[in-house]
Amino acid sequence: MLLRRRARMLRWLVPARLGPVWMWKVLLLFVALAFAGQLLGVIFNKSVHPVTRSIFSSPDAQGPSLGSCQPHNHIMFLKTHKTASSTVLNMLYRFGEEHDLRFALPLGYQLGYPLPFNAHRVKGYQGPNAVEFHIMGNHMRFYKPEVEKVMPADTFYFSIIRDPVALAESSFAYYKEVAPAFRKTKGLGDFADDPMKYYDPRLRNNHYARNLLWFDFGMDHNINFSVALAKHGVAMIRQTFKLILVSEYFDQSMILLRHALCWPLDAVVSFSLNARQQKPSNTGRTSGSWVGRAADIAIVGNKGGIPQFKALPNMSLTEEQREKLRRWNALDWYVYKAFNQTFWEEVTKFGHAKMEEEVAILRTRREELARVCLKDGGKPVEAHRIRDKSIRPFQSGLIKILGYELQPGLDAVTRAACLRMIRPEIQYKDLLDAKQFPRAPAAQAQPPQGAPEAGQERECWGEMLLSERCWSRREIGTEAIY
Ligand SMILES: Nc1ncnc2c1ncn2[C@@H]1O[C@H](COP(=O)(O)OS(=O)(=O)O)[C@@H](OP(=O)(O)O)[C@H]1O
Repeated sequence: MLLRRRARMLRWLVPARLGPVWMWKVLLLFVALAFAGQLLGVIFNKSVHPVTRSIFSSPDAQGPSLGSCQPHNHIMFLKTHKTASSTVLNMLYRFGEEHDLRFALPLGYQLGYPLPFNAHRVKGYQGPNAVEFHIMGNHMRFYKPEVEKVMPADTFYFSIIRDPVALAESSFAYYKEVAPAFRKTKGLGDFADDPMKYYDPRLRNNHYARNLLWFDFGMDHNINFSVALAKHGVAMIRQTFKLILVSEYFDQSMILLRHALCWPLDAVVSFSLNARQQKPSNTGRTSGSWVGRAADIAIVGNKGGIPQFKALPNMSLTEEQREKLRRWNALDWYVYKAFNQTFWEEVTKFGHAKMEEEVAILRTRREELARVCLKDGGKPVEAHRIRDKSIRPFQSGLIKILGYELQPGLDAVTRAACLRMIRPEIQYKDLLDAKQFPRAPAAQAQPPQGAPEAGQERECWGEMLLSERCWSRREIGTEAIY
């Protein structure tokens, strides 16, 4: 009786206070539709969302005005070894990919290195001027007459150098097992004390141990030093290369490069690639490394479930040993000093105040992109910690080469742009190769066939002595012995 009276009261109340029933039905229908929309959004991920504005399309991506210049798109970058050149190449890859430019890619992974460059090492090369190539930037030993067969006459040539002591440290860590002169030593200090004890100029891969810059620029790195000779080498480089960047001043280098190429700011914003995990040296310096400390030993294998250890090479150097390394690499040291001076003359021409301002903008932008793109604020991580195997960097020797992890949950446009910035060189080359030569399928964005995964690479060293990359054994047979 009481219930019936309450129900009657409710029937009277609802239409009067909360509106007619049809209105409730319409409202319910809307709620159901909205819910279904959300559900579909989750199922199909971002595809049903309207495309969100990516950070890469914000006005900050352009950077300070460049005036009325036209972007360069015929570019040759001499990728010198252990100078931050992979970070630079990544920018070229990104710019070329975004603008549909054609790369002069190697048949394998390097343009015939360490042999002097030959045009036939370029995939798709069909004779002088037969194909328009826009960008060339993989490792090569420079040889101008052959490069000119591939690249158009209005090509902008540039390269990058690094302090020979820092370069020697990086080269020693990376090529310890590859260069016979390094292999025999206990540590870099030991090598610096008496290089001639270990160095035989006739042995393959020993160029990594002496005047590596001079060698990459195509000159004889074993020739006795004289000022006249060094001056001549510098003049030769100047004749061709319109800009020589300096690794120690990477950000200032990027500003000069951006203005020389007339590129937007984002094109020269990068995350450092190919960094090595290392211990600070006993001078208290860390060779320009910002990464964490490595253990003194590395796990090199596993026998019957027992991990096998090997001591990491001793990298510490006294000031005296640093000086000895400068003398040992006297040609490189001369080149470094000469182009360091030229670099700062260029900065003066550009304007120091303007440079400071633009460097600050570049750094802010890099921090912003790191926050958006990278996990843990952009801290580089060891390869085996990177879940996505396709973006693990190649490992060399006992030291660890670090990479990055992407921030989860990025929208598709942002994710693709972030991924470009951290994709390692080898994988990026494969991707571009597959795009440029669609009928010859290459493993897209994955280590090439036969390439070791991070951690397995040491198995290769025994059999790989023709060139530096383990999987360049693919090239064995086509590449003459150096
Ligand atoms: N942005 C930036 N600024 C300064 N230094 C940088 C930068 N990016 C990479 N690096 C350092 O460059 C070293 C790797 O050089 P490469 O990429 O030329 O090496 S390689 O020849 O392609 O193997 C390697 O040096 P080491 O860590 O001393 O070995 C990198 O840490």
